[in-house]
Amino acid sequence: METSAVVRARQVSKSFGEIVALDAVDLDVPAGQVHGLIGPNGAGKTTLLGLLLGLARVSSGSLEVLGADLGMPGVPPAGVAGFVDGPGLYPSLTARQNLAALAALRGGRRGGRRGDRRGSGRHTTDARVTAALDEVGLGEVADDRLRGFSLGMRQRLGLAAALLTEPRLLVLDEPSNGLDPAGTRQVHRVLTRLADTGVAIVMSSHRMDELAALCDEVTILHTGRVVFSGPVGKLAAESGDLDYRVVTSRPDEAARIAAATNGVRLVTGGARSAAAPDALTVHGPVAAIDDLVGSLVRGGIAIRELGPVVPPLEAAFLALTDGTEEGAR
Ligand SMILES: Nc1ncnc2c1ncn2[C@@H]1O[C@H](COP(=O)(O)OP(=O)(O)OP(=O)(O)O)[C@@H](O)[C@H]1O
Repeated sequence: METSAVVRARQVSKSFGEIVALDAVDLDVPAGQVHGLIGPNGAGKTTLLGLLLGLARVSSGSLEVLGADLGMPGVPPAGVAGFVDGPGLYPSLTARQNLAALAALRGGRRGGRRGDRRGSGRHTTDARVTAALDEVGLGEVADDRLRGFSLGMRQRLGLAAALLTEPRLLVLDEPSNGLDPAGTRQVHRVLTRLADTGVAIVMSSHRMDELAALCDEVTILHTGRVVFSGPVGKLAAESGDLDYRVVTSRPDEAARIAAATNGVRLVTGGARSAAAPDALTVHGPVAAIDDLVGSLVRGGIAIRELGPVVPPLEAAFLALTDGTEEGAR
């Protein structure tokens, strides 16, 4: 797998009049990496993806994609494909016709890895379109008009359109938006395969489970600034002390032991809800929770369930972004 830098952003800022959408953002994405962008609404994710796609120009700082400074806005840099705000498609055409039209439009300026080695005849284009539709799971509806497509089907068609260009950098704004679980798995398979062949992928998502499953690294943006960038595992470590839900065979005794355990705070205060009479919520560092588990077991209390109330990745995200999805509005 290649390891060269595909994206290198240094102190990139982007303003729209008075609004600072991106503020001194650094970003490094090597070949073969899936890089997730997360952040509350308005954090600057789409703006950054748009810069990578060449839709706008940076206000200051430097942005290199595939070793070249981005040139004129409006033209996707060679080797880059993707979309923001949903793919641009023609509703009156079928899925196959949409891709064929895009392939014809792109014609000679295919910027991908093997573009110049491909044939340009009708037969080759048809075969590539069919392969792209099959890969995203739209083979069976290839000849249906887009008008009847769901949001998830359109998203998948947008991905197929990007695949046609054989990009070295794929830029996707919430690619799983509107997808059912099977569709999500299919898109994840496609993205994983591409990354395995050295394609760099930068994608935004609001879904922590998706980022954990798919991304090597994530960058968290908050009001245009990077508040975290690094491996997903390192992000989970930023979550600090968590609330844990503990279900035991003897809740009253468990509550008493929890209250007496060093470093553990009983969040429910022993007053358990009628909906979950056996559940307690406790708060503390992992080591203190380990001590609590030891004490419960020694006390002959069965632990039937133990887990964080909010998953660590989500807790880290909330901690880094003021704890609220509304933080950047
Ligand atoms: N073309 C534009 N003109 C003016 N302001 C803009 C423009 N594009 C984005 N902004 C502003 O820049 C900021 C960042 O917006 P952006 O769409 O990049 O956020 P986001 O993280 O993608 O949000 P969301 O999760 O809601 O998609 C917001 O304050 C937004 O209002």
